[in-house]
Amino acid sequence: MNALASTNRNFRHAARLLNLDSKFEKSLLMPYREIKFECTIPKDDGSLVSYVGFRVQHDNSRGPMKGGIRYHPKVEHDEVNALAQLMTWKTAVVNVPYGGAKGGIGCSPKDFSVSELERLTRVFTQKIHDVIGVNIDVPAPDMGTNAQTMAWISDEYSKFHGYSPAIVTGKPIELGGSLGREAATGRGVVFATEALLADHGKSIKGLTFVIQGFGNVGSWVARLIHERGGKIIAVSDVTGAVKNPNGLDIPALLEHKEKSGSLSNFDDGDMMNADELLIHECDVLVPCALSGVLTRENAGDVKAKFIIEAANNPTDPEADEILSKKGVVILPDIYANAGGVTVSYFELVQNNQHIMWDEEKVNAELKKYMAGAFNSIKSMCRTHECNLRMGAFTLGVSRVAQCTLLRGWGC
Ligand SMILES: NC(=O)C1=CN([C@@H]2O[C@H](COP(=O)(O)OP(=O)(O)OC[C@H]3O[C@@H](n4cnc5c(N)ncnc54)[C@H](O)[C@@H]3O)[C@@H](O)[C@H]2O)C=CC1
Ligand SMILES: O=C(O)CCC(=O)C(=O)O
Repeated sequence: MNALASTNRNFRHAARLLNLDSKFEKSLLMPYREIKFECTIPKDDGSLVSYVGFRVQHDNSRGPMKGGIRYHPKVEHDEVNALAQLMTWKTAVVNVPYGGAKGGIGCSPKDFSVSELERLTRVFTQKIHDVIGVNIDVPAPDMGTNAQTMAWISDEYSKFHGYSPAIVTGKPIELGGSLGREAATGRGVVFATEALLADHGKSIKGLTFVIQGFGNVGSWVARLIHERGGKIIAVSDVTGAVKNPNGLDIPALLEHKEKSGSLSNFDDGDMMNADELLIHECDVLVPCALSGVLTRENAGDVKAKFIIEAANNPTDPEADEILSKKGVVILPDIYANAGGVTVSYFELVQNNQHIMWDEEKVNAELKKYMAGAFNSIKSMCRTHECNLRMGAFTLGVSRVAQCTLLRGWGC
């Protein structure tokens, strides 16, 4: 199912549980502003290439809009809209004072040199500089972008508006980034997993995990689960998938990936068919890559007992239904991966106060936010007799609805 149709469906289900008026429901769903533009740059050989860029600002009732910038060939209008909307509910679930936005360019970053990537990012920034701002919309990294991308955005934006490090989060530490932001999404996923497992009388130690995606989020999830004694028996990325029934040596796999750029030819594991990864026998499945990977075609074959949605929107609603009927417990994206935006908020707090927290404080605060949100979601589950996804959606949507009404925007 299309990402936007799937996100809208979840929102509407939550709106029904909350008994929202239908006109009000429609206005909460409608994005605040969508922009689509062309980004043209000269390649290193002098030839011109053009890509389509997007920034969708979904909602600002709870504060400036917030969300990542994605560079990926699949970036298109509906997906960016869906991701922007998910940011609105996510910031509300963890109760940070921000709204929701998302942006990106439909391109393949691995096909560019560093200087081409810099030119593309600067052109992208020129196209959005007049609609973002520290009190309007603050971008951050997502798939295919990183701290360096944020440094270029901040530098280009500063040419128009004066030195503005707080125009982005997830920037390099040297330029005002927060300690712990790079690991924050993965660390938040692990705190969320611990909260869920504790609720089921279990812990990470001794359970088997399968992880799809080994980039920023996936590699941090793997590292932290490994440190806690979880057994990671299969991992994949765009280069392939590797398994070891006795548990992969994650530090060695990280080193191998760093050196070779690929998961292939890892001595301590066997390559496997990447399509089979999601249906591999395990206790906990953690998708950390693309949207829409769990579908009605593969959901029936999933063997995991828990799914932790570290990626945004990895589960189609049809798959959600099939998995729920099988008794699989799904920890939804708008909670599970909210550690990144939570530490982005901490980064802005530090920027505003011109101070730097130590990493211990960042991680301890993150743990508090993730634990608090889990308890609030469970409370919504009890009130509305619903699963964790609807617990998170009703929590996020009700907080946004309340601020919308308080600000006098209700219809
Ligand atoms: N970076 C952040 O702070 C946050 C990221 N997320 C979400 O987490 C997910 C991953 O993001 P990042 O780790 O930042 O991106 P990344 O670009 O650092 O890594 C993406 C990973 O996915 C892999 N991948 C791509 N296509 C694949 C495929 N077909 N099969 C298996 N693996 C594939 C890549 O090889 C790479 O390992 C995305 O859904 C993103 O929206 C969510 C919240 C915050
Ligand atoms: O850190 C942020 O502002 C946003 C991170 C993000 O894009 C996400 O949570 O999906």
